[in-house]
Amino acid sequence: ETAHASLGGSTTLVAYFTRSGNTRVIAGTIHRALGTDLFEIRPAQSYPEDYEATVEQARGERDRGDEPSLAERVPNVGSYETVFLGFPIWGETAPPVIRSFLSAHDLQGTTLRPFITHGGYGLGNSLSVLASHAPGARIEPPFVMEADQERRTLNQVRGWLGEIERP
Ligand SMILES: Cc1cc2nc3c(=O)[nH]c(=O)nc-3n(C[C@H](O)[C@H](O)[C@H](O)COP(=O)(O)O)c2cc1C
Repeated sequence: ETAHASLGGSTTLVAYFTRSGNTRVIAGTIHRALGTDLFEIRPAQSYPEDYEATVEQARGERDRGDEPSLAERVPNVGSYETVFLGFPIWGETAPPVIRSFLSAHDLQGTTLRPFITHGGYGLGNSLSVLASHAPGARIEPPFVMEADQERRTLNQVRGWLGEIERP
């Protein structure tokens, strides 16, 4: 067990990727409500702290079809009957690391329950990415939630900072 995983022998797993934390709130809620195992999907190389740099990197990875390496894999993924899979929409699709996650874990025969957050522009083609990268999984209709965009926060804070005297 690590800081990023709580794997206690449940037959249900919540696996999620997050940058700004919106998806983590949902993951934690499912984990506590249902007593599931919990796993944070992390790339081996973290994304930049800077938002715009992350958007730029993610766009390149998407366009090239990159599947960035994972920091860790789920041990014994075959022992789970149900996997709740959570992620934010990035560039109108699932983040590249979600494709890596699905490619690295055999979910044949598993029930996949997606939970997806987006900043107001909807699911894009993320569901077809799940279908193509999780062959043999039974994909249930997703839970979808609009959640705060880091971009909006950034713009508001920059506006505020522009109004105050520089220290
Ligand atoms: C790199 C990047 C790309 C994004 N692209 C989209 C997008 O195409 N459509 C959209 O509605 N929201 C987009 N967003 C907003 C996130 O999907 C939304 O804020 C989400 O709730 C963030 O989840 P998190 O806090 O778990 O990281 C993007 C955010 C980031 C960081």
